[in-house]
Amino acid sequence: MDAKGKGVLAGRAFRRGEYVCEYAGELIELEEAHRREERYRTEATAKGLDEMMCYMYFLRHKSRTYCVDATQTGRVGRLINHSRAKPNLKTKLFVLDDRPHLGFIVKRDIEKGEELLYDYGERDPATLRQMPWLKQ
Ligand SMILES: C[S@@+](CC[C@H](N)C(=O)[O-])C[C@H]1O[C@@H](n2cnc3c(N)ncnc32)[C@H](O)[C@@H]1O
Repeated sequence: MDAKGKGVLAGRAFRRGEYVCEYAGELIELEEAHRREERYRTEATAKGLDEMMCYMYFLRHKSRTYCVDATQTGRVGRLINHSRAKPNLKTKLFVLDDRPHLGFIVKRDIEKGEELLYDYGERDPATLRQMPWLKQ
């Protein structure tokens, strides 16, 4: 899928409000997430890669920050790409057994074959300068 790498296409039509899938991974505390980010960065550098390939989603739950680390999973949610201008999914926090989970909900009707996209929500100017694709 061109410069974006892998992505996810809708295997069928979806209606607004439908649940699509979970951003599934391991729920970890912020401190552990920072340790892993460092490790993933070191591993990428050792392999001569410009960008580390890790799949981490940070979320707030009960006044604490957590991370869903999907790096070591093969689950599809982690492969959904970003669009700020035309997202067709939005994330929703679900709490099951007192543990937060991230689900993707259809924001507008989706046709079969359309790429699934959601807004990664990054607004920090320095990050946007570094990764201009987050502005689109
Ligand atoms: C959660 S992953 C999505 C799956 C990823 N495309 C892959 O091949 O594994 C996020 C990464 O995908 C790429 N990406 C996602 N959306 C993009 C976009 N709209 N334009 C360019 N790259 C994008 C960036 O490299 C980003 O760090």
